[in-house]
Amino acid sequence: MTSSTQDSNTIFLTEQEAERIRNTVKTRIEQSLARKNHVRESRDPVGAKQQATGASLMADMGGAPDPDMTESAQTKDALPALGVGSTYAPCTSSLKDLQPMKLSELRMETHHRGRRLAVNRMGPVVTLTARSWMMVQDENGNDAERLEICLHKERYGEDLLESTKDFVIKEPYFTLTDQGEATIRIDHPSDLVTVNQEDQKQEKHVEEVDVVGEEKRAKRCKDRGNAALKEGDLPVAYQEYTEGIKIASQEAIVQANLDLARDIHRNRAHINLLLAQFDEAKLDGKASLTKRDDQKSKDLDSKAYFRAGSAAYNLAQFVEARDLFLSLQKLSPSDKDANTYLKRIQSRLKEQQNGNYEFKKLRAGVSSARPRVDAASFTTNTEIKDSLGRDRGLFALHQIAEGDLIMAEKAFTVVFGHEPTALTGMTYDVRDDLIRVSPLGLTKAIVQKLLNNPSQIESVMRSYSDWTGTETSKHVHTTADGPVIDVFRVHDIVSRNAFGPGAQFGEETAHKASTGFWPHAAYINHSCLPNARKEYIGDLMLLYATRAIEPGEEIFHAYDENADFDARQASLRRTWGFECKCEVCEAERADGAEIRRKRVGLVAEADAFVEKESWAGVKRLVLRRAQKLVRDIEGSYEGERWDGLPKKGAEGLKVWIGKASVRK
Ligand SMILES: C[S@@+](CC[C@H](N)C(=O)[O-])C[C@H]1O[C@@H](n2cnc3c(N)ncnc32)[C@H](O)[C@@H]1O
Repeated sequence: MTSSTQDSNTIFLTEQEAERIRNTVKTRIEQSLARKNHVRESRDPVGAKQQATGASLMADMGGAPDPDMTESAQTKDALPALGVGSTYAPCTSSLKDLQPMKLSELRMETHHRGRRLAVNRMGPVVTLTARSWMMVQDENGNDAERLEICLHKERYGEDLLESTKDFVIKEPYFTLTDQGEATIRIDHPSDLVTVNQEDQKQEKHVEEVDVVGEEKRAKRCKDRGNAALKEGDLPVAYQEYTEGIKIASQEAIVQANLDLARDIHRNRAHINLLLAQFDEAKLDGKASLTKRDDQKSKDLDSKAYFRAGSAAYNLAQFVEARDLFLSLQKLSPSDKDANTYLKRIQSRLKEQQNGNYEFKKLRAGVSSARPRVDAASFTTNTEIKDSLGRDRGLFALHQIAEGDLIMAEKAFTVVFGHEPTALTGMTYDVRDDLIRVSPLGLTKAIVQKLLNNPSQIESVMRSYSDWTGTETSKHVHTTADGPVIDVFRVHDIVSRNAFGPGAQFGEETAHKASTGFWPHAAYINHSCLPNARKEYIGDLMLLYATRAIEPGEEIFHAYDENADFDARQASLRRTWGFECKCEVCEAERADGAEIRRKRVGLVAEADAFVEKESWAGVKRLVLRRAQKLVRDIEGSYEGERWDGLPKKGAEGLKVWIGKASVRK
C-alpha cells in the first residue's frame, strides 16, 4: 500500500505478538517439512464430525478463540494474522485430465499433482475470519479428513462450503495447520470444484436422451429458477438456470425446442447482472437472441440486447455496449432505457478519448453511500514501456502541460474503509521475514471479481508481482471447470500495486483503511522528484502533471513523501522492495548520515516551531529565530549536487514567516 494509508495509520504489534506470529508460521513449516511424504493417519469419522460440530457451535457463539487472530498493541483490536510467501501454483488441468485418488493416499506436505480427490462434507462448516474448515470423507465413508479453505470461499453470491456437500479437490495439498493438525488446505478457489450429484447421475445416460422428459426437466429448472428469483434467492436461481441450460443445450433438445435454452439464457443474463458476473451476462444475453421478426421475438430480443449491453457497459466495453444498445434501439425505437444508456455511453466514450470529464458533477455525485463514480478511464496520453532498472513504467505519448490531466482511471476494485468488506490483516512473509499490514479485504474483492469475470484475469495478472507463478500457471487462466486464479499472485500484486484513495468519506482507522487497485496507474514508478500528483473522486484516480512533460518522458509519482531520507528508504524497501536512486536520493546519500541526521533535527525543530508559535504579533526575536532556522535547513543542502533540486523541510516555516506580523 502507498504511504498515504500507512503514515497516520500504522498498526503496532508488540514484540511478543510479532514473535508469536513468526514462530507459529516457522514452526508450521518446520513441522510439516519434517513429516514430508509421511503416510496419512486415518481419522475416526464419528470423532471428526463431533470435532467440527463442537468447533462450529463455539465459533457461532463467539466462544472459541479464532486461532488466526492477533491483537494490535495500540487499540487492542483483533486482526487476522496470516503466513504468506509459501507459494504454489493453482491446478491448471481440467478435472477430466486428473487421476482420481483416495484420502488414504494423501502424503504429508505434498501437492498431489495430476490427481483429484472427490469428497463430501460431514457436519457443519467452521467459519473463521480468514480460514474456514470442515470435515470431509471420501466415497469409502470409513475415514475422514479436515479440509481448510483460506479467505476465498464465495461463489455465485454465496458461501461455497455451506451451499454444497460434494466437492472435488484438484491436486490436493496435504499439510499441517498453524496449530499442527493435519489438513487438506485450499488456497486457490479454482482448486475446489463443486459437484452436482444430479449431473453425475445424468451423465451416465447421455446416449439415450428422452427428449420429452429432458425438455420437461429443463422447464422445471427454469420454473424453479423463476421462483427463486421471485424470492430473491439469486444463488439458487443461478444454479437452476445453469442446470436448465445444460439440459436444454443437448443436441436433441435444441432440435426439438430451440427457444427453451434461449429463454433460460435470457433469464440467467438477468441473474448474472445482479451477481456482477458480467462476462457471462453478456454471453447469456447474446445466446438468447432469436433474431426473428415477429413482435414477441422482437420484445424478447430487446430484453436480451439490454442485458448484454448493460453487461458490456459494466465491463467498460463501451463500443460494444453502444452497438448492443443501438441494436435494441432498432427493435424498440422508443425504449427510454436504451436512449438513456446511449447518452451515458456517449459521455463515457468522450471521457475515454479526450479526458473530457464533468468533474463538478462527479464530485457532487459521490458520497459514502455511493463512493463509486460512473466514469470511463482516460489513458490515451500514456503508454507502458520498459523502464531501465525499474522493469516497466508509464510514459507520456504527447506533450503534457503543467497542471494538465495526464490520465484518469476508474479502479478495478476499491474497498472503502467504511464498507463491510474492508478487512485489514497482518501478514508474515517467510520470503523476507517481515510482518506487514495487508488489505486482505481488497485481495478478496479482486479475487472475487476475477472469478466472476475471467476476461479480466489476464490484464490484472500482468501487474508487477514478486510471485509470478510457474511457466504454465502464468498463462493458463481457465480450464473446462472455470477460471483459474492464482491467489498468491493477487496477494503479491496487491502488496506492490495497491494505493490508498484517502479518507474521502470521514476518518479512517488503520484497521479499516480504504485501498484500491488501478491496473494502468500500477505501471507508474516512484520518484522523490515526481512529475505527477494524484487526486481521487470516489474510485476515480486522477493524475495531474506537476510540471511540463515531454513526449517519451516517464511519468513518476511519489509512493512515499516522508522528508526523512532514511525513513523514506526504509518504507520503499519494506513496502515496495526497491532502493530509490533518483537524483534527490543520490544527493542525500552523498551527504552522508551525519548531515542527514542534522537536517532531520532541524526540520523537526521547524515543525515544532510552527506548531507552537502563533504568527500573529510575534516578537522580533522569535521571527529572527524562524528566519535562521530556514537558513540552516537550506544551508544543510550543500554542494553542486543540490543545484536545481528541491531543498525540502522549511516549507511550513516559510508560510509561517509569510503570515507573521511583528508585535509593535
Ligand atoms: C506499482 S509497481 C510500478 C510498475 C512496475 N515497475 C512494473 O513493471 O509493473 C511498483 C514496483 O515497481 C518497482 N519500482 C517502482 N519505482 C521504482 C524505482 N524508482 N526504482 C526501482 N524500482 C521501482 C518496484 O519493484 C515496485 O515494487
